[in-house]
Amino acid sequence: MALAKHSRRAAPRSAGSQAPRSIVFAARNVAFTRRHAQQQAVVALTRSVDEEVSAPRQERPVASEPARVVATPPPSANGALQIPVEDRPKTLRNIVFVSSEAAPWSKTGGLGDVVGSLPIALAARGHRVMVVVPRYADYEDTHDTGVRVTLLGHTQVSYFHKRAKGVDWVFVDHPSYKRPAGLYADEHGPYPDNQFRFTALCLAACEAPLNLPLPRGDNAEGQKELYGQDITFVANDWHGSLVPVYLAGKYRPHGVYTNSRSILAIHNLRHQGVYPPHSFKELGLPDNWYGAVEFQYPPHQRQGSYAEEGRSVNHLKAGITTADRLLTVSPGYSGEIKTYLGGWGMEGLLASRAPVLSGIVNGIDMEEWNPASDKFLAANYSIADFKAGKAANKAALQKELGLPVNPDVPLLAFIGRLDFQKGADLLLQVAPWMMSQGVQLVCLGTGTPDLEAGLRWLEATYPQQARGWVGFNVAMSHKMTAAADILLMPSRFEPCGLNQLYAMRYGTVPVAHKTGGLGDTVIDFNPFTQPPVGTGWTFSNFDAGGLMHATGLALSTLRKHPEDFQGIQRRGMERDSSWNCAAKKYEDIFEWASIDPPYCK
Ligand SMILES: Nc1ncnc2c1ncn2[C@@H]1O[C@H](COP(=O)(O)OP(=O)(O)O[C@H]2O[C@H](CO)[C@@H](O)[C@H](O)[C@H]2O)[C@@H](O)[C@H]1O
Repeated sequence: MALAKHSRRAAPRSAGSQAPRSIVFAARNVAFTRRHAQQQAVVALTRSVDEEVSAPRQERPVASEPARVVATPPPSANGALQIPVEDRPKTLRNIVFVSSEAAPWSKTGGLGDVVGSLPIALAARGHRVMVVVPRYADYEDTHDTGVRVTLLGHTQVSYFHKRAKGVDWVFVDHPSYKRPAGLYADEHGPYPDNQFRFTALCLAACEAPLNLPLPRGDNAEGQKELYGQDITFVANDWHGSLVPVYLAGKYRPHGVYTNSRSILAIHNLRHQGVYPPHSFKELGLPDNWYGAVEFQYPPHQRQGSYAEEGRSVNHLKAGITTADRLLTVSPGYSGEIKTYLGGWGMEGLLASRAPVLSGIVNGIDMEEWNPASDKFLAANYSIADFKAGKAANKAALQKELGLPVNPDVPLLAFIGRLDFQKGADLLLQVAPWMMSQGVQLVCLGTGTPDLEAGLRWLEATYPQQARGWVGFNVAMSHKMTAAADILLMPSRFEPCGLNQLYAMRYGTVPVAHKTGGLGDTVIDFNPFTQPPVGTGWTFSNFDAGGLMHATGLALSTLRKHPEDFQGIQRRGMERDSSWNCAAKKYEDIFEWASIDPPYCK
């Protein structure tokens, strides 16, 4: 593993002993079945890692061989994907996703992409799937279900609904969700009521299957049915982390949801939802559940006004200690978060739950990210004609951004949040060297003021070679992905990463730090095998030398061995990144969760 040692926010240490007694009993009772599940998990993890590594070896990217076209199931008239009945799972489930984002309605990053597409893939496989997200705006085509529920004894929420692509999209309405600025913060920082907003989301999600009659199938006039109590919840990140706690502490003691299971999907461990200990009384949990949500920071990490003893209410920690199974978005990241360097203080807890911790690489929306039909591109193309198609997009982007239009200049791109995680600071450090190599560099992102200023500096200093677009622009991200020869992803850590998957689908070669999902998905080019293998280049040392070395290899291959470079592009385009592939692995996790009794009874 190659993780850069990072400076930490206050980061907690193990608090396993604080788990409620019921957890300990449950843990003993299920020891056998969990061992069984662990064996399954090991097999599955080995399989998924092997698949990642061996895929390019099985392919034969010889120029004369016809290209393998990744089969995306054609959508039906209503936009839902169709999976043949014989390929569907034997056990069909009622699945409820709980998330703070779902594209296209709300998205600040990859979480929105994932929750906007994985449920569709699961619905296509026959499951009944609901996604519960906040109603941040008056979304078109959604209707008020008329259902009102009172939470915490004082807060009324209502539910809006839209059926699309086989999924029930449910928007929780409360005045606190609609804000003129961002989803989570404005220019003054995170909203002070974020804890309340996402606590209410979790409670509303627990109430939805019990109170919200929804039509089965696409006929809005058809018979309406509740989802009921036999639910597999997929809680995403800290915003959904209280779902497993409520199931165990609030519902099961009253005989509700006794047969439900919860999966906590961790997309980014860095954000944990940390609040003062006195906020516990606002969560509506019985007093004896305080231990499940408290996290006590070690002395050297205590900071802030409520941290004299290092005590805090930590939502993600609460989910980690109570969910039936834990999931991260790549096998590599599932290993890293059990270590000091990648655990952000949760490593002890996560290691203690290693038997139920798995990693599944994200898929991508193969419709939205399809160079053959992408509406943002100057020219559509496929694997059969990618050379000409990419050249046309490159010329169009160079023209649009006011760069010299030259097909022979390597075009490098960076797309992502400008923050500590994505390594834009390393990119800026190496930028002068890159410029000396005679390349063009285009960057797109928003984030911290210093890094945004860095992009402006880059453009001002190298007006003939560099562009730094400060902003969030989906169209531009598609254009850059299609136009670039090389996509740079110098992330310090990366739970999965989607941009490298988009890049490969568009015949753009990733150069990435070998961390988390980047290490799992970008296979290093090796010209010495017959036939050559690899879909890009990675570097293990997170420093300027590492990035320069990998970029240098990519540039010299592009310039001196164009046929090898095209082989790399072709292998990337052939990679099956469809959600159907990942959805099957999610079904395994659901199955293992259902074999074991609830972790917290
Ligand atoms: N300025 C901009 N303009 C337009 N589009 C922009 C943009 N900046 C970012 N994006 C888009 O936002 C998405 C970001 O995807 P990432 O995988 O990098 O996610 P992120 O780090 O937010 O999420 C976390 O969750 C995801 C999903 O699990 C993990 O892949 C990831 O590793 C983890 O950190 C991509 O679709 C990207 O194109």
